[in-house]
Amino acid sequence: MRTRFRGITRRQGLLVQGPAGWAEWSPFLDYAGAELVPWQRACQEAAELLPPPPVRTSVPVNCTVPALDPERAHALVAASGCTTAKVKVAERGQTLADDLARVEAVRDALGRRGAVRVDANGGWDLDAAEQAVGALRSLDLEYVEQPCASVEELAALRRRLARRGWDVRVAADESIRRSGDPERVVALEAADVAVLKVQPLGGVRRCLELADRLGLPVVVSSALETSVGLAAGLALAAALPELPFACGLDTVALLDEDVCSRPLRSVDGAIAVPAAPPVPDRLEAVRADPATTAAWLQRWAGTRAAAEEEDRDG
Ligand SMILES: O=C(O)CCC(=O)C1=CC=C[C@@H](O)[C@@H]1C(=O)O
Ligand SMILES: [Mg+2]
Repeated sequence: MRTRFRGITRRQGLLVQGPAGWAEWSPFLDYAGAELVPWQRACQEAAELLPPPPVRTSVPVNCTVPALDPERAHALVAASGCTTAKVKVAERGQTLADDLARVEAVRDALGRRGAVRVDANGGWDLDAAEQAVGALRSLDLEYVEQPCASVEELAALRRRLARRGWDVRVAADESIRRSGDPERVVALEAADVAVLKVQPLGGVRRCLELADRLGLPVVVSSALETSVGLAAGLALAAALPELPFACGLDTVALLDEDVCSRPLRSVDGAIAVPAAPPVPDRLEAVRADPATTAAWLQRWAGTRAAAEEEDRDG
């Protein structure tokens, strides 16, 4: 990683070649057991099946701003070419004043017409979230992503914001990809926007079905993949019937290296949907050491066994 993000400084993953092309399996190292199964199903789908038909040829994207100091955040956004920025907030060890300074810098870099969203990764409790939205809303937020950890808290926050007459949308990310029951977000009226990530949700087709069931506006976001994995996110964004917001797919920018010599990066705030799955022509440059490779192959085999067990049990 160029900058520490999600506590990660080094991104690892496994690439698989199948009849439809190359596919990526890159669950974060803090995922284990049954939680790895959808990531593997997504990888197998991409290796075996070509993406569903696209309805657009390019996907508008946001730039992603880690919990940087204001100067670096400003420079990153100014250099990105994007008119939407997603800013990490509620980082452990930082204060609301740090968040405010960073979001102010981002707003300054984008100008009044740009869109700014923030992502707290569930880092606030209900009162802290209300206080933060109160402080940040004058900077005109497009939405606040996963302000609190639980679906109940998201729902309660939405009610509080409505009572105050604060017009800030709530987006659900972890409540959809890690809760095991994405539809509770709709049942409890906990979000205005659904963030969908292809790997943790089991593949492009499963995400299309989920988007249909949820009936909320969808933002497709990456799981910090290489260009190979990112192609699946782009395929989902390209196939959704409606795409009202920019997607969080310009994340190859966060990586120091990619497996492809022609990375899937944005130009003027959008990424062109590739006509064919990307081919990793830089594998030798980024190959892991033998011990890391062996650990990943073992992880893959263990997950296969867990998936087969799931299939047997229906
Ligand atoms: O949405 C984006 O702009 C980029 C992707 C992104 O922020 C994330 C990717 C993977 C893990 C997460 O911690 C993080 C997120 O919470 O959305
Ligand atoms: Mg998020």
